[in-house]
Amino acid sequence: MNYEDILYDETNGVATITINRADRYNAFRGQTCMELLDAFNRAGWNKEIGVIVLTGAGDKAFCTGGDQGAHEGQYDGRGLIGLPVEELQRTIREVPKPVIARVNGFAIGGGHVLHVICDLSIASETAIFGQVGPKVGSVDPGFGTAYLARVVGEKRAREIWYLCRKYTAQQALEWGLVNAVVPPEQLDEEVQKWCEEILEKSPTALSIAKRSFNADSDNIGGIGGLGMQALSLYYDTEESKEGVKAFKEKRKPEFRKYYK
Ligand SMILES: CC(C)(COP(=O)(O)OP(=O)(O)OC[C@H]1O[C@@H](n2cnc3c(N)ncnc32)[C@H](O)[C@@H]1OP(=O)(O)O)[C@@H](O)C(=O)NCCC(=O)NCCSC(=O)c1cc(O)c2ccccc2c1O
Repeated sequence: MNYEDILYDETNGVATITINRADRYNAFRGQTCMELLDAFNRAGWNKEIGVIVLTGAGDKAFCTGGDQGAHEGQYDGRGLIGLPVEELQRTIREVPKPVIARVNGFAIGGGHVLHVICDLSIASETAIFGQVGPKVGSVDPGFGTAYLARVVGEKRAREIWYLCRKYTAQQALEWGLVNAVVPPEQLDEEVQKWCEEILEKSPTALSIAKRSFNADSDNIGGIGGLGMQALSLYYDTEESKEGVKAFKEKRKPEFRKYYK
């Protein structure tokens, strides 16, 4: 597959997948998700690769979720909601090797979910974290909500989703949402260090450990699939479309007008 929206690199056992849409704050459209799926499968099942790094191009954003310019209601690609996000999240969990999120800027919305489901997250001091779904007429009905609660606890996960605030890298570290925070100029060195430590370990033991961690939360995937059906119906409502419209028009949404 030729990549248009991502970059793919393999160096010394490390596969680096970069969302290359810096002008869109590395937001994903259908095409981006398809390419990410291809890249994760390519790296995930290649025995020469011991660890996968997911990141975003530039220094502004890791990923800001669904591209709000690519939809009004449903998105433009494959899958229930026009984005194979569900499949992508499942694939990141299923590839039998550690995936590290190199969080170099905003990790927002579906982009925040991506870092949450990665095995490890290493962030720049300048990174900003948060969910925006209820502010823009969306929600992640699977791993983005239920699994987040496993990571930071129910109260904090509910705060993150209900209030849609932004959190600093330091706050994320205190909440156990990331593994390490370093100055931006040390981010690559730190990620490399973690990769090298992982590469020294038994790949089979790591793969069993990953599957074993996953086993405890895999049921969330099933619930998420069900929720995705509801999300698909929600995207067709005026209430949801108001969120996208308001974001594009840079104004506050008026959701309650449509909640009858
Ligand atoms: C990321 C921000 C917090 C940055 O705010 P700031 O004030 O610094 O900058 P701007 O808001 O002016 O943004 C700069 C520039 O980037 C464009 N941009 C940013 N994000 C996106 C985006 N996601 N899509 C398209 N474009 C984006 C913005 O328009 C500006 O461009 P200009 O040309 O005007 O300069 C802030 O931008 C922000 O909060 N962004 C919102 C992000 C957002 O709405 N994300 C989508 C959430 S929904 C989602 O991700 C999602 C969708 C699904 O369908 C799912 C389905 C199933 C599971 C999960 C799903 C999911 O999570």
